[in-house]
Amino acid sequence: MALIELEDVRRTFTVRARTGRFSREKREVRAVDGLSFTVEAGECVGYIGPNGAGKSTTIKMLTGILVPSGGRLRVAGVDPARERVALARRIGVVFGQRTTLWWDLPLRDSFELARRIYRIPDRRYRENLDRCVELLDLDGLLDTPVRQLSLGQRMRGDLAAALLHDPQVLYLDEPTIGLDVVSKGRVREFLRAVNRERGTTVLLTTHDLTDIEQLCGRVMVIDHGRVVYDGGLDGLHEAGESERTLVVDLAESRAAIVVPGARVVKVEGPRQWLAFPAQESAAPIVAAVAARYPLVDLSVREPAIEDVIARMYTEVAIG
Ligand SMILES: Nc1ncnc2c1ncn2[C@@H]1O[C@H](COP(=O)(O)OP(=O)(O)OP(=O)(O)O)[C@@H](O)[C@H]1O
Repeated sequence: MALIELEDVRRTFTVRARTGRFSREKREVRAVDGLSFTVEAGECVGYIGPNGAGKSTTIKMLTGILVPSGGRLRVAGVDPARERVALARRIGVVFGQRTTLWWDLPLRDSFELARRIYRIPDRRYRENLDRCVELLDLDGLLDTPVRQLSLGQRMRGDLAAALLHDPQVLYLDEPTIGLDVVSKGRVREFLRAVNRERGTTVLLTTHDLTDIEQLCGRVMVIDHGRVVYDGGLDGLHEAGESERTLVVDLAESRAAIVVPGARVVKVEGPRQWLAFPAQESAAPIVAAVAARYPLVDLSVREPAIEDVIARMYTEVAIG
């Protein structure tokens, strides 16, 4: 069953741009430019793209904060902009850069407020709170005012608050931003458990690709308000025409060497870096280097997912 459905969704903004000292001109920005995709119940989908790609605008439309300029949009069976109250019961939202918790009150009070707003039945509330407290290690923090919590503790509190009413869909916007490695790991582990145990559908926006690698079976890359890639992480390498790197240590320093099937991308003393298509075998390139130049050592490096995506953005920008 599709829980999120977008069909040719558009959102434009009219901005007034300065064209001279006293003149301004109206300009139309297409923040989201014909998005169509569906997310099935239980999926955990990474929603990534460069700054200004249209990610926040999409999330705002999915939460009913912004009305689309065109197209059709459904979340958990409702039209977000028209049925915001019904939608609120079915979704949870966490913004890494903002908190929904009450700053001066103990963490427990924010949870209590969620219980009342969403009219969560007592038993369900207690079960959900207990599970969140256990998984997120919040036990000693419930009576601490939110302003005294560290960023990582606050984020864990925000995650619990977003899930107490059993939402079908969870939107996460940069949930690990600013966290240390241990806190990031804990947040990811929790999200994995929520997705697995409750079947909560997750849409995750992040600039930290480790979040995606560790959590998402599917990733959507958007740029200029359109989907430029939708599929598994493995497929990204092909789509991004990713390259592996052969690092060779020659017996002596020399200018960039010439080897068929590879190109030198960096030279540092006797060490040279040769890039070649990721799907090709390294063997003929190694053989060619060894036949032509005195070789001391070599290693092959796999492409980093960051590089693959960066390349994808650049190609879209140029194309
Ligand atoms: N309220 C607004 N008024 C005018 N233009 C806007 C408004 N909101 C967004 N935009 C423009 O729409 C485009 C998409 O912005 P959006 O915030 O959705 O990008 P994003 O992918 O979330 O970026 P980031 O990673 O920086 O958060 C940008 O060009 C942005 O300047």
